[in-house]
Amino acid sequence: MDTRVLHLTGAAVKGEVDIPGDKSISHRAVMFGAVANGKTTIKNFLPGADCLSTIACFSRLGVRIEREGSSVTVYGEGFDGLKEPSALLDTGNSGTTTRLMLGILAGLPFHSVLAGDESIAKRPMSRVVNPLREMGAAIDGRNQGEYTPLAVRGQSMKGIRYNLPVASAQVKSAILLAGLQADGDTIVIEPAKTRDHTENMIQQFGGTVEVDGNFVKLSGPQSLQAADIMVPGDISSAAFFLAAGAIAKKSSIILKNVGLNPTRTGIIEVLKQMGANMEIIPHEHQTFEPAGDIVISSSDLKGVEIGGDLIPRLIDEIPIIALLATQAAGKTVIKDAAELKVKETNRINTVAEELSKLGAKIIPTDDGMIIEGKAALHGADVQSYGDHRIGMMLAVASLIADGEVRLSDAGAVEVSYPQFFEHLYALAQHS
Ligand SMILES: O=C(O)C1=C[C@@H](OP(=O)(O)O)[C@@H](O)[C@H](O)C1
Ligand SMILES: C=C(OP(=O)(O)O)C(=O)O
Repeated sequence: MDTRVLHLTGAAVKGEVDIPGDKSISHRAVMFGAVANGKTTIKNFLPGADCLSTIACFSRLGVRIEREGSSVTVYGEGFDGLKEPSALLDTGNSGTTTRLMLGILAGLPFHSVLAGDESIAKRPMSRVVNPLREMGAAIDGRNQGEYTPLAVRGQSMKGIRYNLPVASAQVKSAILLAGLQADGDTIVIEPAKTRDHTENMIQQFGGTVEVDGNFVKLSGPQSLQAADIMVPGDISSAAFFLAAGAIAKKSSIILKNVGLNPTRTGIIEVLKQMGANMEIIPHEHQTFEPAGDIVISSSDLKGVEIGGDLIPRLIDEIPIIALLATQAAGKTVIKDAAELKVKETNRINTVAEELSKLGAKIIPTDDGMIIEGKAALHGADVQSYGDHRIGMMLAVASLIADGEVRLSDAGAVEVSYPQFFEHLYALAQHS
């Protein structure tokens, strides 16, 4: 396993960083391009392992896709253009690929099998399989369809009115993607607003969707037309450098081109509440997916309480928020975040265990964690457990830990931020 020895103790982070493309939007741009009619171009696509899994799956379904770095062209021929794959669709480490593809495959007239890595094999799929079955899907898998490998025998689908039991953009998106192929209305009601990139994409690809707060409705079937998509930088990737800028001494960084979709900006609200020195400069020309630059510098942070509807708006940022909290004055309480248990790892446990090895005081709870502030962190052997966000959080911790942080399975960062270490080393300056 690849271990990285990080010796960045006391480094200041300074300079500018171009935040790579948004993972959620990159996945969706390929998926929509594949089921639309015509030539879709995608700029600033994230060439992370997860999004490459999405490209590989659609190539296997017969869609012509060309990629040169972060520029991707997808030659879609509508939902009908997808062909029965002659081999397994490998979704790698990507929950988004696995779940959203189920929504697409459920209505297509052929057989396909989806499976990913060891982490994917443990992640719950019935949350998607159950509503899709209600729409008419024939999906089978381990434990009645809870776990991969999942076999899909495409069926004609009908619309559904569905109250989401968990606030999950992946479940909402899978249902909407199935709804685009189904007869009649598909309505999804969310318990709390989750990222709305799928709703935005439907409109960018010439489809129609009605959104009213937590209520989303579309009428099927719809045919989509190719689009030119510009992917903004990923705020979930930016979050690691926002934290680095706030907690490292004598630091100031500019994060360029960060996506600022309000369904994703929970981290900004938390940083403001914590008292971070931060300025947001929105780009002049905004599209469906707003973006801007963010300037952040060393900050005296204070602890916060995080829960409720804010959670889905920062769900992937909780590991790095936990690190921020270790440096804040006072206690931070994170609750209503039981979903963390079913991510790439159980992130409540991995955050608490790995940060504790560095000297943090964290109590894991059933639905979050309680973090004591002003902890003096020190070097130690830590692990990502194959979870990209845990790996990046621990690498950022090395800026303030006294001594070497030896991070094993550091390569996990490839999943969402292949240039992460390059960017970290470029910004970190030893004084
Ligand atoms: O729809 C998406 O692109 C995502 C939704 C979230 O998952 P859930 O829908 O499981 O909450 C998030 O954690 C994941 O990184 C990406
Ligand atoms: C949970 C994540 O992704 P996914 O569900 O797509 O594996 C993530 O990127 O933190």
